[in-house]
Amino acid sequence: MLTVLIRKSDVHMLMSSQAMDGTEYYLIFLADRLGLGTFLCAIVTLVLLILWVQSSGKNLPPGPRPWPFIGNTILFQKDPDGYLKYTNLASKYGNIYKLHCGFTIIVMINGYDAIHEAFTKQDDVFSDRPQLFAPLIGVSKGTGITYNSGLRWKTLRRFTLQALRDFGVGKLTLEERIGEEIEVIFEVFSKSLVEEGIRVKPYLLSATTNIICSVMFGARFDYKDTRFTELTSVLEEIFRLNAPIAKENFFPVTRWFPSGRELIRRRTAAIERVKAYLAEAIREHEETFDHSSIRDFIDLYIKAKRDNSNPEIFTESNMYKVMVDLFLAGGETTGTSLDWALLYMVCYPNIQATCQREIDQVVGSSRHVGLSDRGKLDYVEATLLEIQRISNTLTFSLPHICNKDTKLYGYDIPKDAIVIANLYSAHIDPKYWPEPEKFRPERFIDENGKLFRKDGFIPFGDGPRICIGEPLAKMELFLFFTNLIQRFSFTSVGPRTQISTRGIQALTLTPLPYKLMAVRRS
Ligand code: HEM
Repeated sequence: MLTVLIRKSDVHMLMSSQAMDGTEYYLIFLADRLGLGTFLCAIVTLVLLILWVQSSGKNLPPGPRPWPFIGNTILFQKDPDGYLKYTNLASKYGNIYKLHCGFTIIVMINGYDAIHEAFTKQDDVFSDRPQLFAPLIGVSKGTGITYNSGLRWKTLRRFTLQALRDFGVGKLTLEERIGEEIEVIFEVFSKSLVEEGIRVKPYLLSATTNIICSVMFGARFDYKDTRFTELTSVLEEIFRLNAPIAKENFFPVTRWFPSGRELIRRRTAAIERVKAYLAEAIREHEETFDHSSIRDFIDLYIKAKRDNSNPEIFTESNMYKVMVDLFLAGGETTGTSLDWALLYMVCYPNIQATCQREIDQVVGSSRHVGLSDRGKLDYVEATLLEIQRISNTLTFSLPHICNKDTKLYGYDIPKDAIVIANLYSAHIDPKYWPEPEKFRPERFIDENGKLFRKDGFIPFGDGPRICIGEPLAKMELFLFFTNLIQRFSFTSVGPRTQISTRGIQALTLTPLPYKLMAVRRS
């Protein structure tokens, strides 16, 4: 410890900052006359000092050199090729590398083995979520599933998993609910003028969001219903403003900048609109609740609340947040995955034809494909897995946080470092996927022609934070995909060579907007 005695009248300003290990550093500005240059030098010195103390005596992962104060923030700017940029850094620094964002260390984990080591083998250390500023604007901290940790997260996660498994419970089974949406898409295709082509993504997004509505409210909406269009547009706004690596998360001062204030204003307003919307549905359910006839997710939650087994967890604010979590995580991801699936069929007509042949042989054309056909359509299922592997709707996991100092592959990972898995890197890992850039469903077929599940395949994440919607998403992908290609063949509007399978990085990785022709099969 260094002690310096200074006259109080000489102190002009006192700045303090806290490093990740909790140590507080004080910077004392001694005189008015020192000027801006000295002020900036002092800030740079403080930052370098903190970075030096953070890394001294530790074997932190390597990474690009951080700039004073801003660290590697420049790398985090919006970039449609962002996932390639982060993957290229792994070629340079290795599968585990670090970036700095202000005083926060972000550890990027690449390749299946390293991701599995952290998220599954060391799950007790790497399964919590950071309390980031932007994704929590307008909601209470420590609510819901996605940005929650500890007992509340575990209880709500278990409850929701069970609830998703239970549907079933209401008037219609989940399969029937999905069937209703497929019928709507059939109608859209049937009415569209084949030669002009159709952009399917908006319909797919409406369909997948509507399925969440069915699970939540026990009711679906017409796609043009203004209550539904209002809900989807406000959810889209919240989804866009979630921003796990927004500067406002790491540089509190930027929350006062016009852009920060605008983020807060828009996100708060959007959350308020969703809450008002959900409040109406919850009120109606409370009034008509019948213990012996559980209709949907809201009813199940009301039941858990009234049973009073866990009053501090089954609260109103958790109810809103879990519902928002499911809407945000479940609509866009599944809709985008389906958009990728149809795009790949347009680009690979031979594979589409092989899938159709299998469906024709196993199911025929006189009835729809159902869940009971799963397990009999190996090539179709392999195609769906390969679409997920190669398209990577979610290129990264959500942010995790390291809850104590630990070691990963010999590197020191400090407590409170944010940890993100590069899922895309796992799916191009040549150890698991020879010629990973090639679209080849046969990878998932064994020598007996049977489907087999391979290690290294983690589109839904890995470990205790694995997506809770995985079974629902897989059911939707299977039913939509099989029923659509059973009825229609999908081709490009112009020359096929002009269609690209390159993804654009936003929160999900999405195809460039494209139109397809849906030709009815006889
Ligand atoms: C093809 C569609 C989907 C994909 C690719 C996908 C993928 C993922 C991934 C990669 C994560 C993050 C895992 C991590 O942070 O380590 C996640 C989390 C999550 N997903 Fe999904 N998901 C999909 C559909 C769904 C659906 C349909 C729902 C709900 C109905 C859902 C609900 C959630 C929730 C609540 C979380 C947070 C889990 C937690 O923090 O414990 N997802 N998903």
